[in-house]
Amino acid sequence: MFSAPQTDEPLTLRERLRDLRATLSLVWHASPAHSATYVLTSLAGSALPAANLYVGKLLLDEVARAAQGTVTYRALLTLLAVQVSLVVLGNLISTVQNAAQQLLGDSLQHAVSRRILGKASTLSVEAFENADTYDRLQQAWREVGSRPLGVATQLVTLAGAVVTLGSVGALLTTLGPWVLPLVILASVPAVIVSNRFGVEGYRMLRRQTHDARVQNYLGSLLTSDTLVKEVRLFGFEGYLMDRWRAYYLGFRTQLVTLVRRRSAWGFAAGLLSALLIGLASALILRRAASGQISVGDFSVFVLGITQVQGTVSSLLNGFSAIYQNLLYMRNLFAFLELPTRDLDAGETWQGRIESIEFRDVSFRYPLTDRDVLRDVNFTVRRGEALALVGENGAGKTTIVKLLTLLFAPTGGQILLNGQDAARFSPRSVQREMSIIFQDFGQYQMSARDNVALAEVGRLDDIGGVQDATRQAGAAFIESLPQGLETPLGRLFQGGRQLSGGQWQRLALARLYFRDASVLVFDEPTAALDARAEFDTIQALREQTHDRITLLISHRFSTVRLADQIIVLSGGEIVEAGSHDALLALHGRYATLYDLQARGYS
Ligand SMILES: Nc1ncnc2c1ncn2[C@@H]1O[C@H](COP(=O)(O)OP(=O)(O)OP(=O)(O)O)[C@@H](O)[C@H]1O
Repeated sequence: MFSAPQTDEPLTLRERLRDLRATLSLVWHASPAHSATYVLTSLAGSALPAANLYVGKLLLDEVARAAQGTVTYRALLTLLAVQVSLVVLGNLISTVQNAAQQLLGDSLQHAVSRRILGKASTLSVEAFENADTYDRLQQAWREVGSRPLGVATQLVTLAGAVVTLGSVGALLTTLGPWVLPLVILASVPAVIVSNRFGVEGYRMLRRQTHDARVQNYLGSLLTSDTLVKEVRLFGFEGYLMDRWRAYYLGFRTQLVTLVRRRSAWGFAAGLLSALLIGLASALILRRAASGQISVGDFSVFVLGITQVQGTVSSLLNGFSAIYQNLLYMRNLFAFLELPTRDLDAGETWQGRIESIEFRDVSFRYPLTDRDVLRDVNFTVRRGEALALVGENGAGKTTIVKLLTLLFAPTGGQILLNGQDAARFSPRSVQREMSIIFQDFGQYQMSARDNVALAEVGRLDDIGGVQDATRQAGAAFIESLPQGLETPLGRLFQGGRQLSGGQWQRLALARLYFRDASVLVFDEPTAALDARAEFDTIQALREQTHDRITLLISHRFSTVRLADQIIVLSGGEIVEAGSHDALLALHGRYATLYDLQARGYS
């Protein structure tokens, strides 16, 4: 039922480096000042552990010598002062570093979100109907807050770890050449295990993306305010819960397998590491027993082990974290690199649209193998109303998508005033069109916004909004507590919920608000009562005398008002003509009309 999730091909080193460069450039451009502060404070902070170890060692050795009476109190105090200064410096550095990281993270999240939203707003309607693109968009959007900053901080941590390891390692090397290699070796197994399972965990999540989206959707059905009535009445909560849980159980099985394997390997790695540290300690103690190292030296060894282990692990984990974050970034870049349809490409359409002609138009949705429209021919001129009728799935809405240039035909031509529509920029043509879709938007904004969104350049045109609401029979809006400024919908506090019919009238007002030469009504009266339908159609007739009107409706009382009626079946035109001519044909239209007329009587 659902398409397969994205495949995860491994990245080549070149691709990874390219993505790394692109990520760093993204981070840097998000906030150069905070990036620089973060890098400098991180590197400075990385040198502090070695300095602390060294001063601690000096202090311990001096204390030991003091026991023999060769050191003054003053000398000890001086060392203490140095140690305290290091602590204060460390605090200062980490305070600045944290602040810089937080602000950088915020700027970065904003910058990446803007790019994702910017991209999403240039993607074609087609792209949104593709499950793969939609998965990518969702994933990019979900992880925008953590991943890009993750790459940057991990990279800086990596550089810092090199500084720490170099400086602490130099101190440890003074205790014997084998100390550092043994301690480093002891840190490696645990890190390898954690890296390997980190990548596996990421792959698991990625494989689950698609199913997780389905699971989320099922959950959203149970928590939706608009669907609760239907869900309660039909009582399919249990079914939804079962399906939701089935997905969870699938994920759970995969997680259990992963956790079991990771735990077993983790335990083995810990054991190996303890053995190696034990060996290093025994060797140091042998030197201590023969009086070759001081108390201070021993403290460097004991504290140094923890430092080196922590650093090696953050070094190796850093690589794997960067790798994982880069997998995400690839996903983000792949989304940002998706081809977009430049809605402004082509000649700019000027003036009114006087005629629209479909010439042998065929259409097939991307990634499908069936033409949903075949050889569709019709012409409609200014002042005429064309109605499309046909059973569900006949292709009516698809014709609207083509006519409004949301999609391009896969065969044939659409001519506007006799010129090929493909020559013109879709946006410039769309400016001459206004539409009410079957699934029109119910924007959880003010009533005024709901109308004026049709032409955002005229958001303040209160008179225009009032005219449009009156034409659409939506004048009830003005009697709401805050008039046109009343917030609508129940998503946000203080919002006023409207009925289905009221929302539809508002959508009609939106259609009228735009001064367009083509008006498209896709099931405009579905949610309206008979009286409202009559008023709407009256208004429509007044409104449309000098425009092109396209009307999709299952109500013949509406359809019969059109000058030309096209009957579609299975993507083809089977009958066309005026209401009277089609009745006289005694064909499919006449049959459907009779059927509905009988239903009404
Ligand atoms: N995005 C899509 N991808 C693939 N096929 C689609 C898509 N949208 C619609 N279709 C298919 O195209 C055909 C025509 O659909 P269309 O929405 O144009 O029908 P319609 O006549 O408007 O139906 P209704 O009266 O139910 O609104 C249907 O078979 C439908 O399954």
